[in-house]
Amino acid sequence: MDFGRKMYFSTLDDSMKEQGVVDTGEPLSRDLVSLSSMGVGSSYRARLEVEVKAPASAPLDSGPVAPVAPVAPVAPGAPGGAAARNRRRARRRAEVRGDVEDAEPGGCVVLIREDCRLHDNPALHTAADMHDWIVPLYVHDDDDPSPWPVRGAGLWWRHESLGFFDKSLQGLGSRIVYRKGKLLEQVMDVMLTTGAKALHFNLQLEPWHHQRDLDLEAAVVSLGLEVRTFTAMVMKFEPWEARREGPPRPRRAPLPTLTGRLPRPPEWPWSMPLAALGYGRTGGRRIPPGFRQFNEKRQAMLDTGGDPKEDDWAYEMRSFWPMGEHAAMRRLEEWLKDAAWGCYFPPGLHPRDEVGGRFRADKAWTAMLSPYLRFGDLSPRYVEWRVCQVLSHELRHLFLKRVVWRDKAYSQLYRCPDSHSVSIRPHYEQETWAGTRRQLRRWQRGETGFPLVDAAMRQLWKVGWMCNHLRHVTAQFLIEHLDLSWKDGFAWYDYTLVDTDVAINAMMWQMGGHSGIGSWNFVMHPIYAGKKVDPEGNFVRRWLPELRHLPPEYIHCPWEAPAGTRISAQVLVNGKYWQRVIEDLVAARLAHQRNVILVRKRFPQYVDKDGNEVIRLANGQVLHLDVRDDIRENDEDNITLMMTADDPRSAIRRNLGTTKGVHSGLIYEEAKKFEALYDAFDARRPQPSRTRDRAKERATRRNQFGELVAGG
Ligand SMILES: Cc1cc2nc3c(=O)[nH]c(=O)nc-3n(C[C@H](O)[C@H](O)[C@H](O)COP(=O)(O)OP(=O)(O)OC[C@H]3O[C@@H](n4cnc5c(N)ncnc54)[C@H](O)[C@@H]3O)c2cc1C
Repeated sequence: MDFGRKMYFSTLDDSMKEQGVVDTGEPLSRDLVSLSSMGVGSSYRARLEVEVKAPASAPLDSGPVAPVAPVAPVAPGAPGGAAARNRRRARRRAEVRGDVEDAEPGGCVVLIREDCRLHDNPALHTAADMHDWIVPLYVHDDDDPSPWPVRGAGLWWRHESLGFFDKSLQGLGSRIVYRKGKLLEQVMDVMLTTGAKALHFNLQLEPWHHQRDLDLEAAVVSLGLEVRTFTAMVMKFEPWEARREGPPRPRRAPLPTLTGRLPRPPEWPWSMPLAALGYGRTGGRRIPPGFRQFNEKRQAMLDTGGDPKEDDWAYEMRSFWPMGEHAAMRRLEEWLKDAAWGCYFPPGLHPRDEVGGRFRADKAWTAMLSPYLRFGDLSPRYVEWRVCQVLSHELRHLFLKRVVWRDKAYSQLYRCPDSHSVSIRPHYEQETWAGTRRQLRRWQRGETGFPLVDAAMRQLWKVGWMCNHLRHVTAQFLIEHLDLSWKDGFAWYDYTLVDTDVAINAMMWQMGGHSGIGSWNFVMHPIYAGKKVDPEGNFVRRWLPELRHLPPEYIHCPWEAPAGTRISAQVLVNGKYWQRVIEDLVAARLAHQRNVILVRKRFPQYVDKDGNEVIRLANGQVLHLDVRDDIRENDEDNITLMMTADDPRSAIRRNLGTTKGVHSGLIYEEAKKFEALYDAFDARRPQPSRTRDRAKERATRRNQFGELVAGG
């Protein structure tokens, strides 16, 4: 497939304008002003220092920049093509003439991080266009400042990603140089040994990595070398650019796939082999012994230099995921076809109608692009571009709204850098959790006795991924039913997801744990959700083969099956399949909710008059945050269980009654229980919250200090 020819009509020039590589004429302190107004200025002061120190020829991407010589437009599909070649030749001639000014560009080191791709890679494109030769460099940073450095499944993905990208570069006559050590030292070493004059990289978005980038820039610039940084990881905005108001962001054209030959350095610097980084080993390195996948035998075998293939944790991941940039683009094209047919969002359905499309667990109807986006095999801007070319307005809006959540997650982490380990609503740090370690282990291993939860958790373990809906189901099962902290879930996901991303993971788990900027206004029920997203039980059969002979009406509640059915299906609950970790779901939820309400009562300063919550950020900004409908009342004796996404009164829920057998009885009975609770709840409320005019409410809200506050 020729993506370059068909899909692009941007020039490198356009893109560079958007990247801020040409002079925008804006004042130097823009970045700093906006950061300090967000209360994070002090730790990022390095940005201004770098800008002040930088010579006029060293513009930086996210800050305003000094003018550089205009870059000639490059024909689509041929970046670094004829124009760049001519310019390089001209420079070489200038060098021979001794005209040093013209010969300035020299060689360039391009840092490879989460951008393992030839398409839409501004750091690499610009280097190919501007410099005589390029050294792509990957450094494993021994001093990685991240509190959650990539490990487990994510590390395996990174290994594969790098390997595939290396092969693509070799196809263009280049390669990756691998190093291990302190980032700054290794970059300096490569720059000085090769004599490179410039360093290019695409910016990372986590606050700690951003700070490391600023330090690196400062150090390189202080040696009189040039640094250029670029925006490549986000679809719309980088964390430091995020604003609540302002004109809508224009769509930015992705850069075309690099073709032709990439100029090689006169001599390649020393490189270790990729395998020596150890990312590809899947024997459980660095896994706490309490974790399920810690396998002493496997670890011992690896420690003694054994062959990891012998007992390969990533075996199923390897066969499940096609890897690399081309595979990512193919997956995007496949999904676009499905989505255009209506698989993602079936025609005639309301976007919130959770009966089909992207909510189905037994179909591959979501994009399944998250790990490719996470490790940069695929550019979010490229995804946006293709989606806008192919899908109708309604479909594209629905999908891109999801992709832009990535950008939002990074900007949330930027503003709340502790949110991976500390509740954003501070009082929830004092919540007591009744769940046990044993229950946690059963959840991690997919042994809760609730087939949908177990199948999802085993899918996660085996292939490192599950769809968004099931992430909600399993997360809420942990928090709402097992009464275990969101932090336990976060840690497990962080290790086992191939798309592991501190920013998104923290944002989502905090939402589930009631303590985030946002909060989920629904509770998933492990059996109802199963009937809805896996009506025939195919998903459960795929990942829980011990239940494969059960008929569909019992597949989501095997304990209800008559003894004869269980014997013929070879399912022995509490023998071959697990007995439920808890039996009374309603009681479990009540217990959890009491703990939540207890915290709210202990810390009334965070609870507003209307039952929502209000927090003050370090910069003095007051945030008024929504609380889930059923908790807002703060009434311990009359807790109601609002299950908005699994509302027993919904038409979908009613349709479950068409299922034959004892199962339908169970569903019906349970639905009735919730309905009675609902009715009691509604009777006490003047107005159902879901029909309230939230915009109007927000406009007149006051916090506990009596101040008028804006929405959260
Ligand atoms: C508890 C929990 C933890 C999660 N942890 C992660 C994580 O570590 N890494 C991760 O990439 N996603 C995470 N997600 C978000 C989401 O579940 C995945 O991005 C999604 O399932 C990926 O599948 P897809 O590509 O088929 O998504 P689609 O639904 O097809 O969406 C397309 C793309 O949009 C982005 N996206 C979708 N939903 C979200 C979201 N809620 N937040 C941010 N971006 C989103 C992803 O990049 C995704 O690839 C988490 C969700 C929950 C509920």
